[in-house]
Amino acid sequence: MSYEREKQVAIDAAIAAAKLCQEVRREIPVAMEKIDKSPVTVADYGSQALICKALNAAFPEDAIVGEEDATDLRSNAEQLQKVTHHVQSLVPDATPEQVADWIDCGNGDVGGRFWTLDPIDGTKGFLRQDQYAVAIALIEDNEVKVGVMACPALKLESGEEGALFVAVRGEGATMQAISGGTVRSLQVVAADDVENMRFVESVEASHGDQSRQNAVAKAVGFTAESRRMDSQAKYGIVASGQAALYMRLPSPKTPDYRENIWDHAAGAIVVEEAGGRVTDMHGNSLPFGMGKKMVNNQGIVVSNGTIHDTVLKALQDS
Ligand SMILES: Nc1ncnc2c1ncn2[C@@H]1O[C@H](COP(=O)(O)O)[C@@H](OP(=O)(O)O)[C@H]1O
Ligand SMILES: [Mg+2]
Ligand SMILES: [Mg+2]
Ligand SMILES: [Mg+2]
Repeated sequence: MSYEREKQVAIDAAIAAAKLCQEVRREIPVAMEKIDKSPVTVADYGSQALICKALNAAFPEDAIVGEEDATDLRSNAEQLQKVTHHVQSLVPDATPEQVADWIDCGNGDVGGRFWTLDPIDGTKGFLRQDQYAVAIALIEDNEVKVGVMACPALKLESGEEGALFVAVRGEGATMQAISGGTVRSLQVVAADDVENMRFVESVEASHGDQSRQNAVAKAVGFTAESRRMDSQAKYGIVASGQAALYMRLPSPKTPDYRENIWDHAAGAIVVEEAGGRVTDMHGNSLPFGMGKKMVNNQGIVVSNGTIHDTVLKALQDS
């Protein structure tokens, strides 16, 4: 089956959401706190509103599973007004009630075919003026079929800021500037490309196990320091051959943490379609259609493919 329309709707939604996020970012965003103490901003809410509105209009039958919901916003008129103000730069006649309803379109359930979205992945990076990603993925029969990832703060080779990664199952992965222009097809690091045998990991030490990640990298023969970067932009770095490995091992401080599907779905298909491999730390494939959290999986290993088994082995021994 062709996913041409799904791909185009997701691209347009991601670009609109990225515009809203960049507008908020220029004004130095402030964080609100969610029940789990993690940060959220008006841009996370605005981005989810725009994406859900677009997906729901184009594919009314499809469920949407998004990270955010509007419960807190509905009881905070001032913040809801701020979110609405930003949404209005792209949808001029949007009302606060509509904005809250669009956000809550993301409260759908995982099923046979559904969308998952992370309106801002790497909110902590966004707040630091570092990297973040707007991530949208279509899941069908447990597998990601389409993935679109906008990384508005990521520099391209040309020096321009703002990268858009797109992948469709069986059709390869591409990268282009968010502003448009040449579409480049992506290829992971080749086995003999010693210079790019680097690895990426999170900036946030609490989102992984940096000491174990570094020990494993050393064991597989990496000599360069890791590149630390927020968000699923790390998948983009592996897909575009700028690093051969991304490791995300369970933090010893949060051993019961389980990964959310929206934190990985879009990035994973981009890397796979660029020729790479994505598994949990035990080598199992990631079950994107079973639930919002991947309860039976821990740790994420993303590689160019050729080094994957060596990394899994080194992990077992570590
Ligand atoms: N203890 C933990 N271990 C692993 N990931 C965590 C975590 N606590 C939060 N996260 C996730 O880490 C994501 C950011 O990833 P990264 O560290 O690669 O930038 C967050 O996404 P959001 O920013 O969308 O909430 C959040 O879902
Ligand atoms: Mg979050
Ligand atoms: Mg996220
Ligand atoms: Mg998020």
